[in-house]
Amino acid sequence: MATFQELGLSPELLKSINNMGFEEATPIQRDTIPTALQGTDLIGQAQTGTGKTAAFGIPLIEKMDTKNRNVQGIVLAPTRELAVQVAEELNKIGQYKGIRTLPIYGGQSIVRQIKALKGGPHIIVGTPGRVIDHINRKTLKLETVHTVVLDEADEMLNMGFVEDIEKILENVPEQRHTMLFSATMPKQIQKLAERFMKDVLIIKVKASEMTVRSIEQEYVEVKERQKFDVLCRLLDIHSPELAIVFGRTKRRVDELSEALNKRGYSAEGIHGDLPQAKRDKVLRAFKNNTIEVLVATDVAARGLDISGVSHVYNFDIPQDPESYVHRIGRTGRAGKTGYAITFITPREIDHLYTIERITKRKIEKRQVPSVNEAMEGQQQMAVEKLMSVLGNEETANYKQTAVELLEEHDSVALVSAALRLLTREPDTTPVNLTEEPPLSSKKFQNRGGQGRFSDRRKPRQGGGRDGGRDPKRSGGGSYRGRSSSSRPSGSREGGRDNDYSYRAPKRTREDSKNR
Ligand SMILES: Nc1ncnc2c1ncn2[C@@H]1O[C@H](COP(=O)(O)OP(=O)(O)OP(=O)(O)O)[C@@H](O)[C@H]1O
Ligand SMILES: [Mg+2]
Repeated sequence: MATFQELGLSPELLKSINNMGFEEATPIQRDTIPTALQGTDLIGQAQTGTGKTAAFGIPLIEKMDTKNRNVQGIVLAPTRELAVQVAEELNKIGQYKGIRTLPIYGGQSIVRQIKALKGGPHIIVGTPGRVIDHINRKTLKLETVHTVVLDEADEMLNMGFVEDIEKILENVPEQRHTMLFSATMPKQIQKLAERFMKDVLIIKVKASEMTVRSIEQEYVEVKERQKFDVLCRLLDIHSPELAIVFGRTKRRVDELSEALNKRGYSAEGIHGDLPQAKRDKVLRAFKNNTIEVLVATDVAARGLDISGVSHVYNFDIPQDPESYVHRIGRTGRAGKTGYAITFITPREIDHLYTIERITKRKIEKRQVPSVNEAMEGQQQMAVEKLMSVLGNEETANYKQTAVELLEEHDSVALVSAALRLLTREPDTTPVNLTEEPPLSSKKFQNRGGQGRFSDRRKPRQGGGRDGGRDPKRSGGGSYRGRSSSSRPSGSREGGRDNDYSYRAPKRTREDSKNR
């Protein structure tokens, strides 16, 4: 561990970092900050939740010239929510130096963004689609940018984004400082990345496993039709503080959140087809603990840092090992513990072995939980509720009644009745859930095929696409038309190459857009 003082930061930054409650630099921060301050191009790779944002954010802010009112730095992120989150963190880091960061992303009023851009932010954090939109409208000029960061770099350089990134980088002077960060960096993507950089230094925080130790990882083998009951039982057993349930498609997410509500859980879904206002509302409610379960597609898999997420449920197996790493990394962050469980249908077991091989970590098998276990879990919760009242709350007004009751009834019978009242008993309300076929590489080839890959060379028609995740283009709607006509409503989100042996996932623009 190193202190931030040892990293040679300015007093303004040390003050902000102190305010943020960071005492020591994390390994990726210790290893990258000094190098980044010298302007060396680098790829930073470290496990999820280990502080990569500040690892690029601190040197980025340190390099900003307060007096210069032009945009000097740009950070690109794959989703709108992540862009907002990164901008928030940069604003905290830059608070005392007076460095202002503006997020720009699709789904938000472009007029408002244009106005905000005129206010002279030093740094922009954007999703690629919206950044290109502003470049095309000439409302964002990047000639004065000297530092570029790609957060979730492997995702950004996937098929769905690479052309956008190329286009954005064409607008930035060649004499620039480029930094790439991610918890995963498949070899092929790394090679591609190096094309955008000069004398690149690769800084990898050494770890025997790709995922952090503090996340307990399990899987459960379960038939497709049993998945939902198993999920409910597990939720009853775990009583998570906050949980994220990942589903494969948008339809899946919609159906799952509805089904969970029917069974009495407070759940909401988030995916790329929802209006931005709804996405914001759901995420806010989740952060405020107004809802306990966030049901999400991979749109929420990367980068999001929400404290209190204690459990991750992969209701559908992720499309590749990278997605697995990022999804489960929404828990167990900043040294906290977490728990992740993956549902595997019998025909998907090989995919699990591949995930284990690539992440170099054994995933323990868990038995299918029984109704009794769920019942016990809920009873335990009831006991905890009772005990917390017993220890902390005034009960004097209830004593007289209690004495009278005890005179007439058996004490065990009385407590049992009280517990029954407090216990949420397993609910079997019928729900509607369309069955999802098992994940197989063959099927992907049949469904996708060459046609979709060849689409990616088509020139952009009008702006408005937001970071490859936004189905609502403000111009050139052909993209959407093609997408909705060629794919069923339950089409896979972010459908990568489903063959797990394939390390550098190929993805079409259309695929990434569909989360
Ligand atoms: N030096 C530090 N000391 C304490 N907490 C820190 C430190 N650096 C970062 N954090 C906190 O750790 C959490 C995770 O950080 P961050 O989101 O940057 O992780 P990440 O490595 O980018 O993860 P991911 O790969 O999921 O994007 C955040 O809440 C952040 O505020
Ligand atoms: Mg991050």
